[in-house]
Amino acid sequence: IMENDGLILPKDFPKLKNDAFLRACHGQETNHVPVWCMRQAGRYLPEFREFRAGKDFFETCRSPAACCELTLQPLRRFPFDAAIIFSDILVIPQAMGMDVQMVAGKGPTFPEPLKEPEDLLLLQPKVDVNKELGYVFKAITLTRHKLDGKVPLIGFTGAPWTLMAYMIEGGGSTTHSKAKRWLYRHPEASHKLLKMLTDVIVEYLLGQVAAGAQALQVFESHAGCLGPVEFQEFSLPYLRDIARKVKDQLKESGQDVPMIVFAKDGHYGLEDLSQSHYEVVGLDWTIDPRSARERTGGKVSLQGNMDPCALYAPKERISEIVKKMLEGFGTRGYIANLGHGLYPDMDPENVGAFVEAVHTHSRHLNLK
Ligand SMILES: Cc1c2[nH]c(c1CCC(=O)O)Cc1[nH]c(c(CCC(=O)O)c1C)Cc1[nH]c(c(CCC(=O)O)c1C)Cc1[nH]c(c(CCC(=O)O)c1C)C2
Repeated sequence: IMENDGLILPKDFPKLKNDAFLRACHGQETNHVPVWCMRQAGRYLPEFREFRAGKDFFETCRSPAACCELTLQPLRRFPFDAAIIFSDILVIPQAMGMDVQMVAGKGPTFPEPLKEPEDLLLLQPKVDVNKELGYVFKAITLTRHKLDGKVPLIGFTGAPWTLMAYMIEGGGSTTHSKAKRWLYRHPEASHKLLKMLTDVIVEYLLGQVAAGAQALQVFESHAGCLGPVEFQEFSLPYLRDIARKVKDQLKESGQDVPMIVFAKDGHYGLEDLSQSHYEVVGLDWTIDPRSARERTGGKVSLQGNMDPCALYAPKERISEIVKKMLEGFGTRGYIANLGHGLYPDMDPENVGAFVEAVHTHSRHLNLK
């Protein structure tokens, strides 16, 4: 590892040994279907709970060594084909000047959420991502070295609408009515905020790639509370902008980093998402694999989409569900995952059974 003044530099990374995930992103052939899980670094792992015990969540996010350790934990247990950097989507509102705290039993909380359009003036208009989010970049660089080329490292961000929703709701919500009120009552201010977020997100993703991220996932976790019309106006254009701008910049430096868009419960937008400059479209479990393939016309790779709750089933049943899923998606241009993140009460053994089922069944299907 190159060290300079205690800094670990984003160069001379170890050679990648398992490129199945990156090949699948590009629709290329692989021996087995690659698999990873959203929230694979999380509370379902006893070692995660032990490491996080007594530490503030966002303090942990600001420690590159802690993020590196938490990212690597699941890979010591399971042969996942990709790692995702431990962080959170809410580091962006923090970088824009908002206070966000992780409240035990409640989740992320903004003591002073945005209430009216004039509150936009309280946000940092120009964010220096190296200064405000440099700790994420350092975590990525360190983790890329420590991964030792085992699997690729995924960087990520929240999408503009999802971040806007948190900034106005002040935390999780079932209706998102405060944030949606802005869309109907303050459309101009909504676009202003979405544009501000897009600008920061583009710089943030480029910084992650410069630091060593080998793929990028954009989480539009709150697509489901929009309808097709609002999605077209307030989510899709910004998702497209992000991919286009990041790719244009990367092309200039000759880099090719696959991008994944995951719009949870956004099935109404599947055709559009498959034509929005992302190599991969992530799917939740409400979409049938075959119809997802038909609707995206082979234009993109697909990622997903087992119901996380299927991990409560016995191992033999998990294996059957995985087999059906693989037969539905096919083994080419496909990355197995859950339709959303793992829950804290899930049994790590069943996560292992899921990973093994993907590898075993896909190798078998590829030999047919
Ligand atoms: C493990 C974890 C994280 N965030 C939170 C936790 C649980 C709290 C803890 O450990 O103390 C709080 C944490 N952070 C957030 C929530 C959801 C709050 C809510 O809406 O109710 C919670 C409980 C916000 C958040 N944060 C994230 C999303 C998008 C994905 C999704 O849709 O779930 C969202 C919506 C992204 C995220 N968050 C995290 C990762 C790490 C990498 C991995 O997946 O292993 C990632 C990718 C890490």
